[in-house]
Amino acid sequence: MTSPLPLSIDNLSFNRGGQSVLEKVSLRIEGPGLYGLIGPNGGGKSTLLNLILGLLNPTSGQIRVFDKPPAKAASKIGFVPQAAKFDREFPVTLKGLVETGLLGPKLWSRNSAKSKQSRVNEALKAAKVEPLAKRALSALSGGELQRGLIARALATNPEMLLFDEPTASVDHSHAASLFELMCKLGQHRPIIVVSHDLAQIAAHCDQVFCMEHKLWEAPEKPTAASLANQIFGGEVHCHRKEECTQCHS
Ligand SMILES: Nc1ncnc2c1ncn2[C@@H]1O[C@H](COP(=O)(O)OP(=O)(O)OP(=O)(O)O)[C@@H](O)[C@H]1O
Repeated sequence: MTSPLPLSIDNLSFNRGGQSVLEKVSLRIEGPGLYGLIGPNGGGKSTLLNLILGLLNPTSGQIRVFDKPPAKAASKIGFVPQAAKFDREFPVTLKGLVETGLLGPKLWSRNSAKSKQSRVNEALKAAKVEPLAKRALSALSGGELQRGLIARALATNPEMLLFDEPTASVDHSHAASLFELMCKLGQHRPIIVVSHDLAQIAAHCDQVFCMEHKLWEAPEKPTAASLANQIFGGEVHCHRKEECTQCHS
């Protein structure tokens, strides 16, 4: 028996308030790897993640996740939100945060307390935040919290992972190490990462998709400049202060 496709999207359209957000999107993810999803602000990337998670319903077309409707496959997907959007004042330790990853009713009842603890410890180790387990969230850097959120998603041992802008609040060296971690995790399961970090996307992804209401695939072996050219129609360009129209108006 062949194993079900992790993700199959056919002719998916999504309208919101009479406006077309996604138009006839088709996409197939056939196995493990790191898949980049890039595009301009408002292009529909987060909307697509929400549709894959079953939090929104398509206006037309079809999504299958491991050959099931998204809502029925939710326990197979791990979602990693942006650390920058997470309330760091929430009074809990990093380990407590990771434990919340197991709170789904089915997962909670299916596992003994011992196996839950070993899942949490393995997830902390895989995301390389074991030494920070007892730290309060308020005492973590943005990069450390982002790894904690990865550990939380890993606690359920998901068959697919979705990341929403994981490097939005981290410096270049942390961004590189987060992408390296995603590459490693992507050896065992498909990972879809939404990101505006075109340099990291070009350096690490097996396949890149560009989303601006419609979806198209970037050519193989893209560079940050070729991706910027594709989505914004211009080269990546470092402005000099003398070129700022506001400074010299
Ligand atoms: N809850 C909402 N209610 C109304 N409109 C929304 C809502 N969420 C998103 N939109 C609109 O849907 C469109 C697509 O938004 P989406 O967040 O999917 O884009 P995105 O590509 O993820 O953008 P960004 O890169 O800025 O995060 C935008 O026009 C946005 O304003």
